[in-house]
Amino acid sequence: MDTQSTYNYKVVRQFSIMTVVWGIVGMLVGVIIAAQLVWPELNFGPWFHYGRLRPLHTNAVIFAFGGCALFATSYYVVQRTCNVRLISDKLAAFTFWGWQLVIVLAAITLPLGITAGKEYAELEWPIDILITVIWVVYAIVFFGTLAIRKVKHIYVANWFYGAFILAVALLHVVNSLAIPVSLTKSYSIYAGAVDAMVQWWYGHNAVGFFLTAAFLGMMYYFVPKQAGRPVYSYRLSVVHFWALIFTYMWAGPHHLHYTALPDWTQSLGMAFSLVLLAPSWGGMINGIMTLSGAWHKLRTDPVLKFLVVSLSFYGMSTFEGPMMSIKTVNALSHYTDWTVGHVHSGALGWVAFISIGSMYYLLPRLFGRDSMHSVKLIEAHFWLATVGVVLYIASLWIAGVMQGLMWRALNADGTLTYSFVEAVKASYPYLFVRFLGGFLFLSGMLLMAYNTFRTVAAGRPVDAKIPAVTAHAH
Ligand code: HEM
Ligand code: HEM
Ligand SMILES: [Cu+2]
Repeated sequence: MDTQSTYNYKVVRQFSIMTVVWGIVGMLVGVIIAAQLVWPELNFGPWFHYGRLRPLHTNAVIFAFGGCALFATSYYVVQRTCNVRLISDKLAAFTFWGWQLVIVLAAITLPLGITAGKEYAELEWPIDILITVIWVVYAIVFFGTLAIRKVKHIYVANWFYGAFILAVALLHVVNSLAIPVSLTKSYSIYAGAVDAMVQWWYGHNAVGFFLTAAFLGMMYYFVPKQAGRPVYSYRLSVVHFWALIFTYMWAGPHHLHYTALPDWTQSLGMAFSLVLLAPSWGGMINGIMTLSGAWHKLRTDPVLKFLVVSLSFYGMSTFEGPMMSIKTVNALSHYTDWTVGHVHSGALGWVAFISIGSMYYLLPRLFGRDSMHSVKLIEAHFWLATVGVVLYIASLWIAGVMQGLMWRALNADGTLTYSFVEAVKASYPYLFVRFLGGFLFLSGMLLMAYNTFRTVAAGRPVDAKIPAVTAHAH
């Protein structure tokens, strides 16, 4: 078939399948490290130790699972909303194979203990350079496709994906600047408090642009599609887009309260974090209100449930975040499991839920089917995931506040009431419940893998035709 008359779904199919695969791998490692915190005897050798598996978990879930979901959906959305095929099949294929290579290199080097030591930027300099090359090619494919679009208007989902691609390029290059001393070892060009500041400017904006802006792009396409309703307010989407990307950039110091960072930067970070509630909720409200007139669909459509519940978790974690950035609240929450709970209310509740919902929308369309093999299994997945994430975050709220209170409890004579190990021992039951929640979440992913396998096996790869009419393309 003449490829110019169809969309390039091949690369979307590849990234979608790998989203499911890496989701399972990354979450399995999550369940393993959750178990290691409950049963320390599960730490084997240096390479299967918690300290090395934890960065493997974060890299696998954020960059492999989340990353593949974003490549898949951004390539799908930019084609569908621009009414043109990707500008280059070869470059798109390069991003797929390149990204998989990065993931494999991460899976090898991190357990070996090869690390730059910066959170969410652990990979050593040769892999960092490879990431930069792939990212530049990704930008060429995405923006190149926008440039040759057949629809005058640029649909809002593309702004979010575009902001994500530009911001991540900037974050990655600036934070990874380092002086190599060997193939597997380098030192950051920054030192002391400046290094910490750059690192958390990066870390916080990785949350803001990788785990938030990009997934808002996903929301702006898949929620209206699955609900069969237009976006609630186009004006709101413009306002909260600019407010969100501007505000996120300044909130990073909330990761460094009460450190050697100048005090005024901490206050600035706190102030911007509080402001950040508004644009975050702007997006959440815009997504949820898109269901006006379609609420009844929630009763029967588990795909829509995934998409809408993701927005409730997005709203929840972006309320919790500003609260935790208040210095006096952070004095309690910092270093405790409350932070880890907050992370997963965003990472599981928001990022994983919206990705799963979007994949259930995409997969049948990519393989010429009307729907997934089993809608009942999607429903079961939804409940396993929901119960899982609620167990995860509720147990860590309790554990976190308990740890914070135990660490600061004082006797009348000013000595500490509890030793550190007493707080650790008191945490075990909650860490077990977190393990259980994670296990349930992972079980849901296994149902998804089976459902995906059956859907793919019964279908065949289909590349949709590009419609001749250009008005109202998406
Ligand atoms: C308005 C939005 C948000 C604000 C103001 C915010 C604020 C915060 C604060 C104050 C911390 C604790 C820092 C510490 O004590 O160490 C934190 C940690 C974190 N948050 Fe958020 N948060 C927001 C939304 C989110 C979302 C939606 C996600 C995930 C999708 C997320 C992911 C994380 C991660 C990964 C960390 C832990 C970083 C680390 O120490 O490794 N946050 N956030
Ligand atoms: C079955 C699902 C999952 C389980 C059981 C799980 C478990 C864990 C555990 C045990 C930790 C270490 C916490 C600690 O240091 O005390 C962790 C950290 C983390 N996980 Fe997960 N996880 C899961 C899914 C995810 C997903 C889907 C994402 C992102 C999209 C994610 C992102 C993170 C991040 C960013 C951290 C570092 C948190 C911090 O530094 O505060 N996790 N996870
Ligand atoms: Cu932050």
